[in-house]
Amino acid sequence: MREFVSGTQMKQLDRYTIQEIGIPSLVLMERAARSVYDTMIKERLPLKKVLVLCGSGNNGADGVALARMLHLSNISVDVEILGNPSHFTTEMKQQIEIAKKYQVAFVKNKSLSEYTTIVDAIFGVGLDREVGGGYKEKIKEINQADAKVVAVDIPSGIDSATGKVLGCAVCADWTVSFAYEKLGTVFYEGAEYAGNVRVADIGIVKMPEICFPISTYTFEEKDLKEKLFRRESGNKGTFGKVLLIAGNEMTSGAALLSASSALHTGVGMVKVHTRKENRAILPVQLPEAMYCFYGKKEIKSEALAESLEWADVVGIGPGLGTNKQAEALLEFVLKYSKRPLVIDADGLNLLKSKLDLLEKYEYPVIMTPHLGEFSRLSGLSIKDWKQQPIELTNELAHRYNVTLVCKDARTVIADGGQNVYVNTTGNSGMATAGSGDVLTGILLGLLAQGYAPLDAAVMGVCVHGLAGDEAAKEKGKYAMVAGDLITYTGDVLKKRG
Ligand SMILES: NC(=O)C1=CN([C@@H]2O[C@H](COP(=O)(O)OP(=O)(O)OC[C@H]3O[C@@H](n4cnc5c(N)ncnc54)[C@H](OP(=O)(O)O)[C@@H]3O)[C@@H](O)[C@H]2O)[C@@H](O)CC1
Ligand SMILES: [K+]
Repeated sequence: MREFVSGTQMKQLDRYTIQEIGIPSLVLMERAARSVYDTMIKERLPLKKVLVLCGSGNNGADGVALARMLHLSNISVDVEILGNPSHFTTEMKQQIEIAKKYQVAFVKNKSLSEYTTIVDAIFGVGLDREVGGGYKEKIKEINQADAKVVAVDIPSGIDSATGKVLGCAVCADWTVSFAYEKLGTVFYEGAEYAGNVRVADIGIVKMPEICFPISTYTFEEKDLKEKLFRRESGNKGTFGKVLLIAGNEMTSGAALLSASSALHTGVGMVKVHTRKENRAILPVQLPEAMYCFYGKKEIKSEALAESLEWADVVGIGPGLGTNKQAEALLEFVLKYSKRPLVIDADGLNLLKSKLDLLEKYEYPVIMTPHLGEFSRLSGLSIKDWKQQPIELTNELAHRYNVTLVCKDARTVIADGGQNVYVNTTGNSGMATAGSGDVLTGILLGLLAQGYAPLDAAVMGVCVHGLAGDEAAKEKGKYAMVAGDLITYTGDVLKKRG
């Protein structure tokens, strides 16, 4: 599992390492500069003529130290300082003094066309406002130049906590991040601006976790390999029974995708409660599932109660609609189910008037809102979420005592505890109808096989993304559809299981 930090957290770690542990700031800086140098050599960047652009803070000081290293390796390098000298940090002043003694060349406003590689050491985690004026002009020039671009710690202009572009930002080919990858290059737009990201160990200590109220991780392919477990001796009862309440008269597709996806995730049995109108189509399309059909004005409470008792986990929402009947189904489930529950799509849209029942529900709940649904549930705007994705997801999860899978290009998963997860698998081809229904099925499948709710959520989102990546490889991001995600879910589990 990789851990990410915000700029504020990184500054705390820097301060702790320097002040409490006693590693001098210049020692950390030397290692930081060396790691950028190593990347430039290892990745064979064109080093015929290098320009290092520096701001007035310690990111700029890293840049000056790097320029000295390049110069001492006989690489032709110029340094341009953009920052105001009256704002130079102590380290910046020291680095300039050292570099001058080694006769490193300092230049002003030279055309960028003569450089083969440009190093962006303008702003690091100290960026605290919109970029404007001369900085903005210079960043635009960098982005138009033909040279390769290497960003020191984080591309200048990217908010280190959210990935937002603050006015304008450097578009890098490589970013060398110190100690931890910053959340700003995990979330979009920063993830696109960072290019290839390398994380370098520069000797920052891992502070005891209690110092951060929230720690942020990503769950990756190798973690999946460690976590996935399937008993060879099991029978269909061992691998769990899923009850899915889904599909309205015109939306059998959503029910089909969720049910099929649960079966392809390795669950033992799936039963679908759905409208009578789907009787002609669903059993033909998915004979492996069992079915219970209800008419227009009924919810078949007796059969539903029996199914709730039979199941190990319950899912409600995909294609369910938001009419009175759907509302009655949700109410019945929240009142009488005694099983872990996944609520998705229309289930979430109906939840606003059932929050009292949700609060009383004594069993684990996973909710999978996209940002619009998150906004309706929380009363916050999508813009609010984008400003504080980690904190707000965790807060809502805590408020309702649920595991929340907040779906976006970078899905955030939280259960109100100390660890929050940001998913880094998947791609834009997954922004297609039915993709969420498939995720619901995967989550139900994993929950039914006995994984704890937060584990099932982080594993499920990771599997869903990996299936999307395989689908994109085989079919392409334009052509792939939700059904492909189901096919490739099987492949993903086969390879990593
Ligand atoms: N020893 C250490 O701590 C280590 C730190 N390390 C490195 O230091 C970096 C952090 O350094 P930092 O804290 O000095 O902040 P940094 O990113 O250089 O920016 C601050 C400067 O930018 C300016 N500024 C900000 N926003 C602006 C805007 N919109 N428009 C214009 N100006 C703006 C701000 O100006 P001011 O507010 O003073 O006007 C100030 O001058 C970190 O990312 C890593 O690379 C590593 O070497 C490891 C050891
Ligand atoms: K930078």
